[in-house]
Amino acid sequence: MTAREHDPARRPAPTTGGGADGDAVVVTRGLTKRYGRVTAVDDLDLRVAAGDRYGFLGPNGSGKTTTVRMLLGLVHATSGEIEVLGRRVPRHAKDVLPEVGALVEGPGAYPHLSARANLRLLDAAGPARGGDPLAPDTGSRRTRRSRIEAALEQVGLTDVGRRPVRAYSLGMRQRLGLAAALLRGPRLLVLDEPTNGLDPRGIAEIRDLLLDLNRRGTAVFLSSHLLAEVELFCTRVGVLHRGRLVAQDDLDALRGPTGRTLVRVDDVDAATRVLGLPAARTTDDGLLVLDDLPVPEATAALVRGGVAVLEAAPERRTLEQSVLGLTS
Ligand SMILES: Nc1ncnc2c1ncn2[C@@H]1O[C@H](COP(=O)(O)OP(=O)(O)OP(=O)(O)O)[C@@H](O)[C@H]1O
Repeated sequence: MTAREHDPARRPAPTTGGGADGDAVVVTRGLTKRYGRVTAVDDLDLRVAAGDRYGFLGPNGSGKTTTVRMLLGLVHATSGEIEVLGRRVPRHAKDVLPEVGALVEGPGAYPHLSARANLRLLDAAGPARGGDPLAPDTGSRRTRRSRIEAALEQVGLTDVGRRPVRAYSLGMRQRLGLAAALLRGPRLLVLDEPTNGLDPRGIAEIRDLLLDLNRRGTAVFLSSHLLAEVELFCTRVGVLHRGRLVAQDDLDALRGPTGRTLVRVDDVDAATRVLGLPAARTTDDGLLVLDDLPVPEATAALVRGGVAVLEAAPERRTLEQSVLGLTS
């Protein structure tokens, strides 16, 4: 990544990776939303390619939810353009949205009904695949039932039986919201804080489910303020700060090298002497930190000096370091 992309005052450089706009599932150009004097989203150029697991990161109030709502045609932009699955939104939202599974802030459900009954209603109310509500392909009763069972199974809600949704934990409601998003086998999932309310095991299960869907071709746009979640799941990251996109790049590029080398040796004192360092500097887990000495040179010098090298790698920034640098 270039230094330019890290400068919050400037627009990120044209995005790399993911190919031409032809295979993009989300593109925005100059997308802006103002609420009175508040600019919630400011001149956003997003690009999400088919196959991406895109993490949309930003602190509270940075404009993530407003952006997600605009992508789904729920909020109208003040200016700028949006394309979802190659079609303009909101103009063609009716055609596009049946192929998009969405989970936005607190899934709505009828509290007195079970998960299954809620999905049945949603399934019956939703448009057919392909966006034509009159098309005869919503399926037979059996098809509908198996679609609902498959969605429940995918999110681990098969066994909740007839219990009403009001008796569910927040995590279970979140799973139900996901099941609703999965109902129609979407090409794109747009998820706003999908692991809200889930415990660590639930978070891992949802991550595995999303990875599996992504492997089978569903692009995932995941908005989150949880860096660890994004770091474990996403391939590309967009970072929002005060409504502006301050970085958009592959995860690996955002976790770029710091320029330092980390080595694990059998004898730190001997290594310090061999390299002529004034003092040993080590990480919490005992790796020796070397400034300005790349891995090949460091390894060669240590081995020449009779020090066994057990591990050697360039140090990389964590996503947290990068994002905090961009948003503070
Ligand atoms: N309907 C609205 N009316 C007025 N201001 C709004 C409205 N919705 C959002 N905002 C403002 O727009 C800005 C961005 O809000 P948004 O909810 O999109 O951020 P966010 O990144 O999703 O935050 P969080 O992580 O807390 O959900 C905030 O300053 C917010 O107060």
